[in-house]
Amino acid sequence: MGVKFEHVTKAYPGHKPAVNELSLEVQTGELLVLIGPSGCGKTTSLRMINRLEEPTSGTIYVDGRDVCSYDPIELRRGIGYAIQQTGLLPHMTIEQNIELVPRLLKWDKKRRHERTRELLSLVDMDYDTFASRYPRQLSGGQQQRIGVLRALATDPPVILMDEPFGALDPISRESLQTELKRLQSRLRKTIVFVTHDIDEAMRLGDRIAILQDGQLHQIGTPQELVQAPRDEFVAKFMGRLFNFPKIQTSVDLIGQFMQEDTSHVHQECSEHGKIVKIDHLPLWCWIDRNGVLRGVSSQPPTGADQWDRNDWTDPKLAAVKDTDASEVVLKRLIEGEAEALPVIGEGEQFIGVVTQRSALKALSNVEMENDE
Ligand SMILES: Nc1ncnc2c1ncn2[C@@H]1O[C@H](COP(=O)(O)OP(=O)(O)OP(=O)(O)O)[C@@H](O)[C@H]1O
Repeated sequence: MGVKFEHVTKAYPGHKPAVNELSLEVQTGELLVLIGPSGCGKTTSLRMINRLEEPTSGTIYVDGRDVCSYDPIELRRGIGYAIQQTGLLPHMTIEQNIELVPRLLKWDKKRRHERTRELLSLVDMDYDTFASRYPRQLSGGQQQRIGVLRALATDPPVILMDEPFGALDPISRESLQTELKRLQSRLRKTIVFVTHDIDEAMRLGDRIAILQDGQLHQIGTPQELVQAPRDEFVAKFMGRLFNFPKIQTSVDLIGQFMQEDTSHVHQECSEHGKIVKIDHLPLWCWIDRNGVLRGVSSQPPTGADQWDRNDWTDPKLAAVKDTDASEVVLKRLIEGEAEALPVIGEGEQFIGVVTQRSALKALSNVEMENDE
């Protein structure tokens, strides 16, 4: 169930086109982020998919079929829609809000109830605690979760999300992004996600489409956009990484983007030490009783003997040293060797991790030599 735009234009009378000859394809099971400056046509593009807006010309296909050939109400029932304002109805309980579309589809009570329970458990919200509350009795982050669950309620194959986490503080925002990523790795929906925030785009997008003045400026995976921005406009969006190889970074940059203490213990043993899982990342580190990093893995260690050396990558290959030149570390991260690398200090002691995200963030704050 993919989505395809073919030469789509939306022009409001008396204005220059909000969307101009847009052609792009969202693959089935892909999360595509639309990003670009305010007014570039992101929301309008999204709202044309479920016919909240009609194109002036061109065609949009959902599952290979022109959206204009669907009855709009029927079309919208098959497409989840989550927005920043959540759209939760204040006089309805959380359960009633989640059940809105299932009710319209005339699901019986038992099926609706089971689905609501299942959905709440997906985001670790206890049914008995939350189902009977009203939206105002939830935090902003919890309300956003319900907004997303409502979009998932009838298990639609396509979901549209318009800055669903836009109003949240950075911490709730990050935890919802992590949750969405986790859900998406299981559910593999076709998602079109609008955001202003490049960090969010990098984190969530399988691909990112950058719009400017209603037109598609560049589309690609986060890595492609970082490595080969079409021009400075794209480079700016990607954290000012234009001409990346020529960047002269300060020697202690690694100190700026290394994260410490973001792990929790996965397993401990008096003889071998401990295995820690780095939070929010597919990264497990084996640290011995003296604090020395012994092994690195991108899979959760399982099996009878988790301390078997063969199951681990040697830190010489899969870690960086705190004395390594920061350009080298950045290059390894940005070229996609790994989403994160452990950092070892003197005596091969584990001291933290560097991540793609933290590297990009640090870089976007660095004054570049060739910036004039
Ligand atoms: N109903 C309307 N009548 C006239 N112009 C409109 C209408 N709706 C949107 N526009 C214009 O179309 C352009 C694109 O708007 P749109 O909301 O799609 O942009 P956006 O990229 O989502 O912006 P933002 O990031 O600020 O939400 C803007 O210039 C906007 O002013």
